[in-house]
Amino acid sequence: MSRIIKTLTIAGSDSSGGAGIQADLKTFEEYGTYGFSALTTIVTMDPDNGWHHNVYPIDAAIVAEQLKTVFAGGPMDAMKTGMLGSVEIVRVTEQAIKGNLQTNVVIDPVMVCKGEDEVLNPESAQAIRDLLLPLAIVVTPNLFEAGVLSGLGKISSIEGMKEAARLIHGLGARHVVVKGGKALGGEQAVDIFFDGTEYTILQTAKIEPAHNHGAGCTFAAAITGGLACGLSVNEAVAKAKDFVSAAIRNGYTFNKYVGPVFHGGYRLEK
Ligand SMILES: Nc1ncnc2c1ncn2[C@@H]1O[C@H](COP(=O)(O)OP(=O)(O)O)[C@@H](O)[C@H]1O
Ligand SMILES: Cc1ncc(COP(=O)(O)O)c(C=O)c1O
Repeated sequence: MSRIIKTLTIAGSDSSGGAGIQADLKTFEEYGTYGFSALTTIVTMDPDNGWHHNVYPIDAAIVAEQLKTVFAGGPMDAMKTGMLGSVEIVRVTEQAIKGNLQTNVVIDPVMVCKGEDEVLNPESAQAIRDLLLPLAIVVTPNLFEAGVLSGLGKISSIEGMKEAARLIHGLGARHVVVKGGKALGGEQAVDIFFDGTEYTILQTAKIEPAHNHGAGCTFAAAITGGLACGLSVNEAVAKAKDFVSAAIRNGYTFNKYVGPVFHGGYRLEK
């Protein structure tokens, strides 16, 4: 057997299976890599209360213990972060990345769940900006997160996305993908990729119905899988866009509140 390719997610649990650590591990598997995980939060969604999300962060010391286990065999080929849940967990994540000389770090700066419109925890958003962006080979904010990280607030145009990407690059991330997704009006699902010099527009026709619960996590996990397999950043991002589009096309209606992606969609379409 050829060498095992190791990927890691530091993220929350979405018991409904579409997003979070579940999305990441399924995506890592689709890329033929061996997934590791450190759980940061547990998220539940309440069908008796309009699918309201409750977020339960895990003690940061337990996250640190999980990371000690994870890195006991050396660094990963690539890793990502998702929902981190508290400033202490952001710090533990920063220390694990630095202490283990981990490269190929993809930061998905999760601040909101789809359908919920408040920043989960403003202090952790600031900690992600200050402590994790400087370690990122790629950061993947959605429109809302790009507004918070860049300080621009509400973004509603391609020009605004480009400006945010430039500002976020200035915070230390080596490459930035600002995801327009369904939050940007129009017929196309447009993302802006910025490498510090050039902007590349990644776009596909918007898929309807938009079974996109977990799309952001899946996209970042696919970039991570691509990097772990030796793709360049440009190649990994382009393939991830195809991967997530296929995942949305093959998504399904779980209940009246949510339609998750299917992480195996890319394989089905091949
Ligand atoms: N309805 C859709 N059709 C096609 N692509 C979509 C759709 N919704 C989201 N995407 C794409 O899925 C990826 C994740 O974006 P988004 O859903 O905005 O992220 P997040 O889950 O972090 O809010 C992006 O590449 C985005 O353009
Ligand atoms: C644990 C967890 N991480 C991340 C997310 C964000 O999901 P998405 O990829 O749809 O933005 C969610 C949303 O429910 C979640 O529960």
